[in-house]
Amino acid sequence: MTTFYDFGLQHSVVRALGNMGFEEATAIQVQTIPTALEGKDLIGQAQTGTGKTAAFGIPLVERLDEQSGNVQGIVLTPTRELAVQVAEEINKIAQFKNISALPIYGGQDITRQIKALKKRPQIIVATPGRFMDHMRRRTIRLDAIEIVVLDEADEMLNMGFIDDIKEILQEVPDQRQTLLFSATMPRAIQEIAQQFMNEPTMISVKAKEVTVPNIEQQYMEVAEKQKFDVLCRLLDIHSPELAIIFGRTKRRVDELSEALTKRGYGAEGIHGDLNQAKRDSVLRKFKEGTIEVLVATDVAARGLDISGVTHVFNFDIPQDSESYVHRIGRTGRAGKTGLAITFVTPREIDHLRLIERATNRRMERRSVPSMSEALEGQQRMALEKLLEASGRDNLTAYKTLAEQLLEDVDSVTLVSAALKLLTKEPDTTPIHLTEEAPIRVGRKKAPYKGKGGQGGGYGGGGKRPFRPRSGSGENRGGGEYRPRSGEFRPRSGESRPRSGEGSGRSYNKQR
Ligand SMILES: Nc1ncnc2c1ncn2[C@@H]1O[C@H](COP(=O)(O)OP(=O)(O)OP(=O)(O)O)[C@@H](O)[C@H]1O
Ligand SMILES: [Mg+2]
Repeated sequence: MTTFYDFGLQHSVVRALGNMGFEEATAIQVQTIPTALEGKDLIGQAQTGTGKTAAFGIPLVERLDEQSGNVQGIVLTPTRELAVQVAEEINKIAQFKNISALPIYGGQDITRQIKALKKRPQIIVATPGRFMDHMRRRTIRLDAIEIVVLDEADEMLNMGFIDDIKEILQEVPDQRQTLLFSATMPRAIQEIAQQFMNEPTMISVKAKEVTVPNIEQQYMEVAEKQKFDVLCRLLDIHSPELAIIFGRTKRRVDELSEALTKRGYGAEGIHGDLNQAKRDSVLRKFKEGTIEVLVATDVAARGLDISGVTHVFNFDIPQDSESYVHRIGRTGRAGKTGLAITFVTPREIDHLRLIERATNRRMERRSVPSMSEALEGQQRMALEKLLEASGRDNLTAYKTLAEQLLEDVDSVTLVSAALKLLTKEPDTTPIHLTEEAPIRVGRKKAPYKGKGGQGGGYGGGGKRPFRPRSGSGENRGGGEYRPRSGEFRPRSGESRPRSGEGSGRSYNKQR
């Protein structure tokens, strides 16, 4: 067991980690923190939910100079929500130091950001596009930057941020330290590593499987038309504390969240076409438990750390194994257990096998639950509620009433009636969802045309050029939608919020 004292960290940092409830360092932290503290470049790969954020957050906070108000560290993340989350975690680690991290992302008022920058945060956590905006406006000074972190680097490449990242890395001082982290490392990362990193140490936590063992993985063969009823039954049976349901497209997410609401579930959707205020409010409600179901595109697949997510449902099978790994990794984090259930239509079975092969783990086949199982699940919930209330609540005010009732009706009938009232019986309100075409192995997709029909592409604009991807060795369908590969270069001083930033752009993902 390695404690945080063993790294020789400042007392203020160890104390903060203690406050956060971190007692032992995780495997990736044990392996990367000493190297990072020496100022060396490194590539860190470890499974989802195993503490990669602190693996770079701790060295950042430890090494940066609190006496100076210059920006000394930057962290780039693929999505806005992740930027906010990472900045929060770094600020927790820095709670007893005079160091602060500021999240900066597209869709947020730039003048507000400029104001916040004037408070001189030492660390900026940003999505690449917005960081570029500030770089060009010279509202962020780069000359004191000592550490650059690329979190979810592979995803930033998938999303077409490669040119932005290259440009950022070219502009920051050569003497910096570069750290790169993700749960998955496709080959394209090597190019970045070779070009922009200084003899990086490759640290990959040895694990037979890419996924953590504490996520139970199941799949169900379900016809497209039956998916929704099956999903509702599963929600009734499992009564998840919090569940994330991944759908393939934005349209899918909209339709699904609406349909779930119609059937009485507390659900909302999140995807890249929603404005930032909406994205923020949906995520906040989910974290607070105001809604228990988050319906999402892959925009929520990466890095998000929400405690209480007990279930992940792949309503539509993910496009590739990386997406699968990250999606199901939203549960089973920090040693907790979780259940991931993937729906597969009969024609997609081969695709599921490919994912299994890539992750080196079989999903357990489960049969589709029946309506009566769903009812039983809800009855069990009602029973639990009743039992809990009888043990916890002060019932004095009800006892006289109960005694009076029991004079007329027998106790079994009464309790049965109470249970019936408490049971949310399976709802069969008719629902129509637009069908999604199955994913077929070996099929090349037509290039993305940027129409909104499939849920829209980049910020709804859809005018950006399609370029084939260049041999990354990844199975993403042979092409990639690249939003800003040079064609959009605002003059310095020009203000243009990129509404679609961080919203996902692989044409075949269309989040
Ligand atoms: N040493 C530790 N002890 C206890 N909890 C920890 C420790 N390190 C990190 N955590 C917690 O574990 C959770 C997952 O960490 P984190 O989000 O950094 O995972 P990750 O490896 O980046 O996952 P992903 O690949 O999904 O981004 C967080 O809630 C974090 O606060
Ligand atoms: Mg992470």
